[in-house]
Amino acid sequence: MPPKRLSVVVTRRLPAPIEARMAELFDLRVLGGDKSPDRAALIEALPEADILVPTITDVIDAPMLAGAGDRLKLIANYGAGVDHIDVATARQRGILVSNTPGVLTEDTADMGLALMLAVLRRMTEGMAQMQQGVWEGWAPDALLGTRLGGKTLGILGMGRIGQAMARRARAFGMDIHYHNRRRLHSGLEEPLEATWQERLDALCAVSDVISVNCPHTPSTFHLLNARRLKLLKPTAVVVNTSRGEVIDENALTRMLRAGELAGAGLDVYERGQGVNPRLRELPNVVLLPHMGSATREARLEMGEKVLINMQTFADGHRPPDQVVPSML
Ligand SMILES: O=CC(=O)O
Repeated sequence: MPPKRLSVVVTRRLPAPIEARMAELFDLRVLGGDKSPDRAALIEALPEADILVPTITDVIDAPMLAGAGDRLKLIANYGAGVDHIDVATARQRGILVSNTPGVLTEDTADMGLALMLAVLRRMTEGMAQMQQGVWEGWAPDALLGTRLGGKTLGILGMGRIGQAMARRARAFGMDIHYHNRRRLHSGLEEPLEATWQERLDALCAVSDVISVNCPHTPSTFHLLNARRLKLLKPTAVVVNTSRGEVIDENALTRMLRAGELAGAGLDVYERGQGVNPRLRELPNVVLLPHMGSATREARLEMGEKVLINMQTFADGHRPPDQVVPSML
């Protein structure tokens, strides 16, 4: 008898070639369509799953894991961030968690740079003039923005994406400062000519642009709180392609509205809050719908990573991209 195939629940549609390969390798059930399934549907399906493949829009918390019973052994997340999964509870219950790091690094950094350029060079304001047909022609003082070259980019979280952001910003002539729990070793720091700021407060004080590139964990929640946002220069711009929760979004909104910061480029928002309508009204704020990793290439490669994690696990080994609570 061939060995029994593992049963896999995928929460929502993934790229077609990825789903097709999963269906060849496993007993596959795709729960939702273009959206995450409701919580009740996921709770009902979980006891039948050996492997769950959620995306970052599914909340896999302790009560959900408790309801899963004993069968579930791997949560192979389609996405790099795992702040929607209670990784510590999963570990206590003997459930492995894996993610998809690396393959979305460059694309997310591209988007960080795009946001920085868009805000500093007032691109969306220019675009609005063209779309509304109100452009009155070139003028010496029209839509003056800020030059990137010579400015200081402060990177909060110098992991893969932070470093990719730093490489790009160097090419634009920016100085790189960063705050990380640990200083990069010199082989990484020197080519970027990056300056480590041991204290986040100091990073805030020197940055012309501050870019959030750390994951959201209990210890990074609201790292950029009202007090730290006030340490930024009034001419500073905030960019976030990581998770909304790292910034106190209400405090950021208040300061932007009061003109205490020059602008913001945001791809992510605090979960559950939706996009603050008061942010939408501001011309110096560029808002994107969480699309940092949204390239066809990255989304396929994320699926390939999920497949590798699942198959390695099915073969009796640890998934290569296992996430453990101490990493967070
Ligand atoms: O934000 C995107 C991801 O975590 O994959």
